[in-house]
Amino acid sequence: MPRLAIAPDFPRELSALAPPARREVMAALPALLTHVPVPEGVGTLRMAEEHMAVVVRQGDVSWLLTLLPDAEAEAYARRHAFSVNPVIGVVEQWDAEALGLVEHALRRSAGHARLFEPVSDTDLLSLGIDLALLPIIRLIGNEADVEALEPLLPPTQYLPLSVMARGGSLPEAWKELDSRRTSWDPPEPIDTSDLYAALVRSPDRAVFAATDEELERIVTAPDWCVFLHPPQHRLARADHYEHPVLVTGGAGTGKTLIALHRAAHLAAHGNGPVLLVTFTQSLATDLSARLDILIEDESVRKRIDVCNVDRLAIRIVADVEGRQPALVGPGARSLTELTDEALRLLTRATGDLLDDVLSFGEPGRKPYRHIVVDEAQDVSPAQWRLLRAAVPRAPDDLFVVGDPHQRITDHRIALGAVGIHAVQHGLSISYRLPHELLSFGVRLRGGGPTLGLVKGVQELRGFRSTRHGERPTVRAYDTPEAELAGLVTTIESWREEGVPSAEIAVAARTTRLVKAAKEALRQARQEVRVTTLHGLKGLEFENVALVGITEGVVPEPLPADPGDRARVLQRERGLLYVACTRARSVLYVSHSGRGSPFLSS
Ligand SMILES: Nc1ncnc2c1ncn2[C@@H]1O[C@H](COP(=O)(O)OP(=O)(O)OP(=O)(O)O)[C@@H](O)[C@H]1O
Repeated sequence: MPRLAIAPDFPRELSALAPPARREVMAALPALLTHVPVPEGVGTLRMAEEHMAVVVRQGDVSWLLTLLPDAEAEAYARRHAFSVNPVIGVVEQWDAEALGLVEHALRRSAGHARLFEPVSDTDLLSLGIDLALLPIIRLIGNEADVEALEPLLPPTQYLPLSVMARGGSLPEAWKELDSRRTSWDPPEPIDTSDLYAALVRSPDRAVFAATDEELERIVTAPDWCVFLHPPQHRLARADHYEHPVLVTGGAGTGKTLIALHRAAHLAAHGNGPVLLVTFTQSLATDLSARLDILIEDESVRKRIDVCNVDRLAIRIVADVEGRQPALVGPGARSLTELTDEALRLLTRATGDLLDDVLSFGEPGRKPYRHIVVDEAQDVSPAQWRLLRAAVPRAPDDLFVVGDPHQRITDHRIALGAVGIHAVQHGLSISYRLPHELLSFGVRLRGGGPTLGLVKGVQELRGFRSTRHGERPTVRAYDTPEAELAGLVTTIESWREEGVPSAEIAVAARTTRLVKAAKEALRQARQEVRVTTLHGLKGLEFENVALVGITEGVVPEPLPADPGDRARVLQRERGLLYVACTRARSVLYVSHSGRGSPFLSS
């Protein structure tokens, strides 16, 4: 039986085909589970009248790389080279023809300094550099050459080189490479001729299908459901963790995605009910919808509750008291009181309490066996105590993701202080933000340290992007009216360029400004989401417009007390950073009169 693997480009190209060609490909796919009629090596395979798959075959292993019109497929198969990284064993692919042209250009600049001259071949090879790429790497003159090669090199070839180009040491470069390993196991000897093992180690490049159902799932589900980057795979699919886990990383590094996959993994392979908890109920609704897409098996999906911590507290109290606690009117309790009450109930819980909630979950009577927390930086100390009490102290109890730089509340907490002794793991690559938006956001946030979630501070250092895009636009207007007119023109131009309205968000700091922007857009018949900066938390869009980023509005007026002042400044800076990092492609920021001081920092 062939072992069939699919690369992410294949479903991407398939979904872009016209329906008749798509149907033809879908009909042809299942036969490949039993027979893949291509010779050894890189070749093409007809899938529809005018489309061919590019396939790499080694023995009984076939890897469907992409799906292209005939001529392009032939050219793709001719141009690309493949190998296995000798240090971490992942599969690598590059456009040998394009690299050949670059090599030619670099050769013409012969006589210039060569950046990696002081590094021996042995050292370069110890970083997994492919022998075939060594000649071009020897020609590199400076850091800019390395950056220019990024789109052409496999990430596992580029990453260690970029560390050294920036002055990093050999061990630092090796560490960067090692961070791309898929497994926690100690490094194993790599057989570079074993394509199957390499594909298994490359969950972002290949996923195997053994049945029709698996095949259909791979080619039809959104790619975030199927293809995980190695660090995401390592964190989300680990068999089990002895201690609580804390995953931190900047905006768009995939924390939420990891939380979703971890919750799904625990529901399928864990020891009891799972809670996925986040900051607001609207984010919880979003997570719940994404879990519905991620998990096909209804009985597995049912093992996961999704809510925010306030809702959890309300549910626990309601279960014991037999009715919903009042939040307004006579006898009303605040959310803080309800959180404390829920904690009290959980810590004195006995078998006859919370029967339907508490009756499962071993060891001990706890509502949940596993809790996954998203947006952890904004959870309050009382809420952490509640979460700690809602799950037994056992392996895989708490899996927490967050970013202290995106904190928009005043809570400052080290998890150890509430009895959560977490092992921290960092993520450094933003998959959402192009380089230009990421550096704008980091500059605006101030890359300096902030209090982390474990003891000590956390820095934004080493946070990077893998692609380039447009620089953000910052526009100054004389009056608020002119600013609103500018907003309308901007949104109209985005819509004319074909950006779907669901992929556009407009936000402002105050509800008054939100209302004004809504009204201006309504009059122009532009139906896009308009919300507060807070309302953007955790979301993402193709294009984002922030209006009223004006002195006196952002930050909000500061209190007189120096301590309070510093706290508000931090919080407001975090808020603007969150808002600016929601765009995948285009960010537009405007103000009337003087701009927010954060914009010039
Ligand atoms: N393996 C992947 N496959 C497809 N898309 C991915 C993958 N990993 C990350 N992304 C994309 O990167 C973007 C950021 O992911 P996610 O929202 O999980 O990041 P985050 O760290 O939670 O962001 P933030 O903290 O800014 O809210 C999303 O669009 C997500 O789909």
